[in-house]
Amino acid sequence: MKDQICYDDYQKTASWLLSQTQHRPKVAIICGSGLGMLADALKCQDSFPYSDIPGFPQSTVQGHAGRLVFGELKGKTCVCMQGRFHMYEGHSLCKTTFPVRVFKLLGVETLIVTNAAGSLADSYQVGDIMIIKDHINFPGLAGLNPLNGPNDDKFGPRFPPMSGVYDKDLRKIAFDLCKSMGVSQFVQEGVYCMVGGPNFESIAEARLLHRLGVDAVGMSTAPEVVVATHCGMRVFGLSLITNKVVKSYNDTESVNHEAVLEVSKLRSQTLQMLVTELVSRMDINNNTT
Ligand SMILES: O=P(O)(O)O[C@H]1O[C@H](CO)[C@@H](O)[C@H]1O
Ligand code: HPA
Repeated sequence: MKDQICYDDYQKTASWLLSQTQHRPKVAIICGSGLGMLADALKCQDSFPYSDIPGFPQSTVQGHAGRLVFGELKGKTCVCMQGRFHMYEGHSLCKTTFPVRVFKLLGVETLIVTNAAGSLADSYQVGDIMIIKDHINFPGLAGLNPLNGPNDDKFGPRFPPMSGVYDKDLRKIAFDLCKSMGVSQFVQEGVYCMVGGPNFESIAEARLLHRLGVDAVGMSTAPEVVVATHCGMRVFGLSLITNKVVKSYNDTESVNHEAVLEVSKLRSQTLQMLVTELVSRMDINNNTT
């Protein structure tokens, strides 16, 4: 896939998908590492391996199946990415966010992002679910932004605001749902920070992030949210805390991807229920043709 992607490229992929499925999703869900089971709750599925979808990049990371699944969650039509693309895989940022603009052209209005993340906040525990309140896009601050290059006005403005992008109403609904599900004791709300990866943080880097007020760190999500916000989508995000980031030189533990995937499994059912109930409460005009 070439690096410069133009409107026609997104349109071609969207048209192909529309010709292959009757589903017309209003909600898109991006599954984080080990969280692909979120798609299992979809009814009346049509699914497409990324390798079959014209123009789609390919997943290369363990725990990211590489499949696009259309279906219904409690009668609401959704499309779910079982596997996302990361900058460290060697994709350009406009490739990692390619699906988001395709979703826009499919008619998606709300993007739900999920990820596995390490915690910096002292009060967080492994297995906590963090409702994302805001993000720090470290690569973005350093000039690595998926919106770099000529702006396409068909998608959005040259200088999009990024304040208040994680929808307040959806966050409130999610909190209330967690209470009624009896899981609020392990639900947090906080700031996610994207770093480039693929290495996990050094202790000095972890301490820096902690001092900056970061609650959870990962290697994804922010570029997808930037592109979704640019094209006017509503955004909701969840981080599953899969590990505590090592911040002390006395700490002998270290993190690895297998441990991240293990913890993802632990909370998979709760996350699936939360996302399903959240979607069912969304104010969506469902056109099914
Ligand atoms: O952000 P997701 O895709 O959930 O994956 C997270 O898990 C991987 C590290 O274990 C990294 O890719 C990190 O970003
Ligand atoms: O500790 C982490 N750091 C960065 N990315 C991650 N993804 C899961 N855990 C982590």
